[in-house]
Amino acid sequence: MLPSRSMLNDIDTTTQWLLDRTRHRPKIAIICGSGLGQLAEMVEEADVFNYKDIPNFPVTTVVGHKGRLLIGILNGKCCVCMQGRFHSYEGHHMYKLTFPVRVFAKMGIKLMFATNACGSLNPSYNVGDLMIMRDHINLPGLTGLSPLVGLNDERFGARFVALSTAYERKLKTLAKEVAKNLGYNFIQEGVYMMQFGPCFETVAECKMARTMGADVMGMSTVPEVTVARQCGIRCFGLSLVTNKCIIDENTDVVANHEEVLEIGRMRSKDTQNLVYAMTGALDLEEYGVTNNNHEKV
Ligand SMILES: O=P(O)(O)O[C@@H]1C[C@H](O)[C@@H](CO)O1
Ligand SMILES: Nc1nc2[nH]cnc2c(=O)[nH]1
Repeated sequence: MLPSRSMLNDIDTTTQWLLDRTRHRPKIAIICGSGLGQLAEMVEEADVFNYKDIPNFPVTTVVGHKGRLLIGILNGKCCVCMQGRFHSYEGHHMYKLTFPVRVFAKMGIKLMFATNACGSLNPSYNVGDLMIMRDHINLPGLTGLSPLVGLNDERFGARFVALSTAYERKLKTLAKEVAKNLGYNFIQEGVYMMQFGPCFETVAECKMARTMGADVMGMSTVPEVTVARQCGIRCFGLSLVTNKCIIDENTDVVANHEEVLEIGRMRSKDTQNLVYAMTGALDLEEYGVTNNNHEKV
């Protein structure tokens, strides 16, 4: 289903519904990937909304994605945090699964941190590594599945969106500095390839992805970043390597979601600490936030 004019109007309805129910005025959005939802528990003074209660919001169906929106304070900065995201393989149209990002844009969000779980293709990566997303390859997008297909509402941005600057350079640098200060020796920087899912890759697909320049494979983040960039939101992507993609036809080892969640739990604290420290270190004025009030005036 392509977006209609009335679906675009839903964005205004949902934004107003949320703003009427929270005193906070967030400038940063955080999206928690599979097994990484604990990050949301760090948000203080939070107003909490179940997705099922928010008008026009989709609902999550994947284990490890709680389905709550929290609006509050993270290390001194006002944030909105999605404790659980939507995936195209759940049956959501790309437009619908990125609906929250457009709502965030209307709320005044300037920065978005998207986290995800992924499988690694790069042989030098280890399970438990955190990869700063240098860039992405949008496999569904290259084959015609983009959240920007259909009616374009110029209120959100241009018809043709440049993605060569999808991931903000300053945020990648900040992440590396913060990780160094935290003493992390499990940081990588690389390219994330999104495939539609829900199947994990075949051996041949992994080999193709590696040849194409991907370091890791995942099933999310790219649609959200695409929409965020159209709306002028600066993006940071963080991938947790939860498993190695299988590049050997002669092994019986297979990828599975339980392992993804388990590694997510294992690296939960480290991921939280990185995002928490980055948020605290951000100078929001650099991102066009002149009024850093947390609350509505
Ligand atoms: O929401 P993310 O991208 O973290 O979820 C990954 C991709 C699949 O949804 C799931 C596979 O285990 O984890
Ligand atoms: N596509 C994909 N997504 C993942 N999410 C967590 N692990 C994987 C994986 O191996 N492949």
